[in-house]
Amino acid sequence: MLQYRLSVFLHPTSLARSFSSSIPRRATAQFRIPVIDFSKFRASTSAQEKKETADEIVSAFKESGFIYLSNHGVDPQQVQSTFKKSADFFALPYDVKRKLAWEDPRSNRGYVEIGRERVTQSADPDEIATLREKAPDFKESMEIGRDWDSTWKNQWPSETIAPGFKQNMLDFYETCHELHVQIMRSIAIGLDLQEHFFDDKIDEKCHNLRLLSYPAIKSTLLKDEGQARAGAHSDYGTLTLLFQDSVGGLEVQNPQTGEFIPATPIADTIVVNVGDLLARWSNDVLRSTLHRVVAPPAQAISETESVTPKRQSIAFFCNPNFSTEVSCLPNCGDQAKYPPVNTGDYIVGRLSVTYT
Ligand SMILES: O=C(O)CCC(=O)C(=O)O
Ligand SMILES: [Fe+2]
Repeated sequence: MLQYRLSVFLHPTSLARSFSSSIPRRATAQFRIPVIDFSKFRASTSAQEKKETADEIVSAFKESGFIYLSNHGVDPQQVQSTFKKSADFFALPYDVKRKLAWEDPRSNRGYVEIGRERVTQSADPDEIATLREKAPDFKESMEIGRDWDSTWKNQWPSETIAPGFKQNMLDFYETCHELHVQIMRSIAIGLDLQEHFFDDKIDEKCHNLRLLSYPAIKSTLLKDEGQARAGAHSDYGTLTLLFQDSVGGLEVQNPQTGEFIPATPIADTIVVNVGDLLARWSNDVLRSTLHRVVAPPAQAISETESVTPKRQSIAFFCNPNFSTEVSCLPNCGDQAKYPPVNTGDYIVGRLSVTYT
């Protein structure tokens, strides 16, 4: 992974502070994706010290719903090898990948070719179908779920075709699950709940590891109305852990102004954002924020044409246990805004309208 290093603690807009001290104050104050150092939280036995980090995380999730997490404890070599195995997988012939095709939202496992998904905020299946036809997301993905499910099986490529792929992804899945537990503990503390409040509600690893590949594309094709690498959407679960390469293109919407702000890659950090179920669990105290992937600065290939470079990212979508009932948490207002919902029903419902 070639990411450029930025020594900033706050990442307010497309321009990091260290790049420019001339950003108007108002512009930077409005919307921030802070870089939060997780090392103390992980190492400390002092409740006070843990609370300081927890408060930082919860206050960022209340404001923007997005943070960059640094010193998160995930070995950079593991991240790098996951990116490499992912790139090798997407480089396989289409005929090989096609045999591993994603088939069912209840399974949510397998290879998704370009054009099959159109992420959007709409809940109307007809509207989504129209959007998908007009402007499908320009990406392919490989979806991996927990491997021991009795009903749904992961669509692994064979060892001969993709040596080490399966073991790498299983190990990475575990690593991300453990980080999810840690961050949820910090959220519990930040919401003045007992530190282990979420533990038994998120221990069945009902997550989804998504390897993403955005192929290089002529920039003109991304300029059409509504067309993006991934359309504006929010995520469905508790938290998303997003690992991105150095290309850029992820943008996050400032809910106050509607403006999309680049979430520029910062080396060795993980972008962590709140999903819809956690927002709902917290009665909207924590914010699930719209985001999208657009073209980063293009490279010219001729006098008249330019090409948007390929991009890779890895999203780990964390969920509560599918049996967990999500209903308004303590300390999140007197009046519940939403009726209780079963996690499995909710996630499968959201997935079934976004795919073709
Ligand atoms: O590729 C990215 O940076 C973001 C992907 C994303 O938001 C998603 O798959 O939900
Ligand atoms: Fe997303």
